[in-house]
Amino acid sequence: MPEEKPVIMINFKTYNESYGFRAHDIAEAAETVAEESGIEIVICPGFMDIHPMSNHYRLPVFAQHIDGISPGAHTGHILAEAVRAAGATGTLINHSERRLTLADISAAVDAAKRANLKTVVCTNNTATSGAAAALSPDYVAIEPPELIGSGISVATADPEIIENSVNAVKSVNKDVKVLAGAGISSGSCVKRAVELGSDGVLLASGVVKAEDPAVVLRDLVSKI
Ligand SMILES: O=C[C@H](O)COP(=O)(O)O
Repeated sequence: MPEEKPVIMINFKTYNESYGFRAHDIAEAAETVAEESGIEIVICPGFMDIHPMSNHYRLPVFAQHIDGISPGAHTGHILAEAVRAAGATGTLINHSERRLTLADISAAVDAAKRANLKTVVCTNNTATSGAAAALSPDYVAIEPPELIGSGISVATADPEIIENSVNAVKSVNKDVKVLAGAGISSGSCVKRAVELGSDGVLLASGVVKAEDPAVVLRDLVSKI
């Protein structure tokens, strides 16, 4: 087990079950389970829900993306400072469903740091995990794209990618934490991911599409 308790990050993505009133249901369940368990649960709602989520819940709220821009004339872009002002304290960058070039990832990490946002750079393989670590984000989140949303856990289907990414990241910068994601849906998946060296998990469908998110969240923290 890592020195600090593992973190659980819930990416709401753009599922029909993830915005408006349903976003409140998920956040309320996450807040209850975080307070019961003492485990940090981070929520990553859609942009429109960052402000209400931040106002209503005592949970860290991260954006799903920011652009590597400075304040100014950039129509249609997501500004790190605006995300911070809406109440977010961190952001995902380079999710497999929102891929960026290395130059864009670097600019987004810089923009996030400038705005005092924590950074989670998502990666799709061990080599990109090492490259991402060189940018010194707070977290690298390794997620094999073929397992995302599959219900098949990376922790059991591809444990090597977690171990190899942890080694790649730590050999570049030992202060960067590693999250594992794709198909995570149970406490056993979380336990296994942590045994493989990760500092927590990033998941979406297992919670967002659950009939009762609280049931899944309680299971997720049950073996930590
Ligand atoms: O950001 C979350 C990941 O893409 C994992 O998604 P999933 O838990 O639905 O497999």
